[in-house]
Amino acid sequence: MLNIENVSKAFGGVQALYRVHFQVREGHIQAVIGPNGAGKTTLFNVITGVYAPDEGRIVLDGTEIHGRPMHELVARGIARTFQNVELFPSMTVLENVLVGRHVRTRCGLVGAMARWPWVGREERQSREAAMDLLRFVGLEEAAHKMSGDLPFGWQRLVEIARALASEPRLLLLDEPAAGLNAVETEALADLIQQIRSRGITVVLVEHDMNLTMDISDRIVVLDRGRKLAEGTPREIQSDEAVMEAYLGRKGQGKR
Ligand SMILES: Nc1ncnc2c1ncn2[C@@H]1O[C@H](COP(=O)(O)OP(=O)(O)OP(=O)(O)O)[C@@H](O)[C@H]1O
Repeated sequence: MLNIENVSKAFGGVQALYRVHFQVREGHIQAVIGPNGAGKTTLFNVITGVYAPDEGRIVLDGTEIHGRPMHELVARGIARTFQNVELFPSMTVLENVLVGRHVRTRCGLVGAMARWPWVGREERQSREAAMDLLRFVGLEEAAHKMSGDLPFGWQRLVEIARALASEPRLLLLDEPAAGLNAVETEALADLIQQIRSRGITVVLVEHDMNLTMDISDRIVVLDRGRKLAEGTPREIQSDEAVMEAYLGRKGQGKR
């Protein structure tokens, strides 16, 4: 579904990614792991058009997508969440999810302001769809609360619901378990698997090894911008180079 083809990206003298190459298969949960500074977030940022790669290609369903603006990528079925949750704190939970939904409505924001005849019906449908998603992530009760007032773990769920509201085929989750407690992390693991059951392919950057090993179909390991290893969780767990990257340089890997 998604081909990352020899992608490189440097910031000044720092080679954040160097000829990174792998494929994400449709219907998989694909994890990207690696010690701090390995290039994981940079990879997400290149996939989602925040940065253009210095070299290489990102190909979604046979179409080159690198360097395209985010709104075009959303229209093609890509959605993401951020390492630091990025919601509109003074909007309600429901409104935040509706923001993600507007890309799929005929009227969009302009139509909503112009009050074209079909807008009322479409807005109603959007609200229903947004409420369905809040039910799906377990936050129906919080729909009318201000997002900024929610506990951090719930804000993460709102962000996931907002990403799902654009009806993606490919969902990129950047460290979704960061800042969550053990119970919340377990619930998140369930949720990610349910998202996959809905036919959505998931790419996951994550430091929590238990979560990653439990739910991923395949794992790519980055280290200092290069692909170090790739395989199933079992293969990665017994890979010596990976062990060395995590354990051999204490203080750089988080777990
Ligand atoms: N905008 C930027 N400007 C300069 N350097 C950057 C920028 N973004 C990332 N880097 C550098 O690129 C390297 C890779 O960073 P990146 O954030 O992609 O790693 P990461 O694997 O996501 O790390 P972490 O696990 O700590 O989030 C690091 O050395 C980082 O300092």
